[in-house]
Amino acid sequence: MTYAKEKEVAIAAATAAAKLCEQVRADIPQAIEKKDKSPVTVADFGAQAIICQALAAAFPDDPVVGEEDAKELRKPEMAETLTKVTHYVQALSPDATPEDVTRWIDHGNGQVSSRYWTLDPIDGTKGFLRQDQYAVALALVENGEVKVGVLACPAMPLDGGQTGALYVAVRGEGATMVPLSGGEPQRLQVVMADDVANFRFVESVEAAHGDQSKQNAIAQAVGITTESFRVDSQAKYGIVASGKAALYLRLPSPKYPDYRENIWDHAAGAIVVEEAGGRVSDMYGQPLNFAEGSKMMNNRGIVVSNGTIHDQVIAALAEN
Ligand SMILES: Nc1ncnc2c1ncn2[C@@H]1O[C@H](COP(=O)(O)O)[C@@H](OP(=O)(O)O)[C@H]1O
Ligand SMILES: [Mg+2]
Ligand SMILES: [Mg+2]
Ligand SMILES: [Mg+2]
Repeated sequence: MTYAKEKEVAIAAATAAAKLCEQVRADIPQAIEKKDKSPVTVADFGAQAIICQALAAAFPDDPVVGEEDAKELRKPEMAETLTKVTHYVQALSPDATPEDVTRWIDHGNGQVSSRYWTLDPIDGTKGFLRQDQYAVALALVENGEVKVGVLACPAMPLDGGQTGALYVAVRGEGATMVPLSGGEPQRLQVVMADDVANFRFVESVEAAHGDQSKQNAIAQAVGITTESFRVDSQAKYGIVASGKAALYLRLPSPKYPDYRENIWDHAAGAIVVEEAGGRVSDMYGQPLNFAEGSKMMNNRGIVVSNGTIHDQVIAALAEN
């Protein structure tokens, strides 16, 4: 098996980070506003610290391109917040000091290179704050191709009543889902065209993260007549990979026409769907570019599908 160590380390780190997030969530998290006005919580910082610590120990030469950094957290007025983050990190890593925590977080300030990890410690922070879906997303990229992806979705309801899913994919080896609480990995397969009940589409809960009216029009144009299923975070990729939806559309919001997608918002999810038999591209059918930088400057919009309807979706987008 290729990437066996990468897979093992990524699973252990994402699972530990998911535990930290669930601990914070149980304590009613508060949002801190970032410079771009988006929210961040002690769980985003704590999860990035835990995962970067694990990656730095196992793969010291690999850069990590993570969403968060510790610049604000190091400011004296943030001391109380840093103490809280350290407290949650210590539940998993008892000897951690505040200095360790900020250093581990800043290990995630790496650059895209020929081999790097990309990390979203909490994708869907707004969902996390609403007690809805969120994901811990970690991926290994080599020469612009995602090779390993791990998505922990602690709030995902599973068939059988449990909660919490871990989606794992290695390039060429398929995708699996294992309950976060443990169990047998189940192989993932995207939905077939005759599975009418699951032939739905997913989109963001946050209207500002897409173009819901156009997303609905395109879904209708390819024959999806049921209402959209709104879910936060890369949990949407897990849902498509599990065959519980045929399509995930994320079209540029008319409010933010210059927005470019971040690599950490898509890398882990994309390999999970592709290895489950699906397809991922931008709205023009172009592959997502994970080789240039943290923002995908040459891609616009995201189309994720079960594969069979992909060309039809791209054609509908070209016409609308
Ligand atoms: N105008 C915009 N268009 C698309 N995505 C946006 C956006 N503004 C923020 N985002 C991204 O949307 C992600 C959440 O996705 P979703 O809407 O699918 O839950 C955020 O990740 P974080 O929550 O990690 O910050 C953020 O990176
Ligand atoms: Mg964010
Ligand atoms: Mg994100
Ligand atoms: Mg995030």
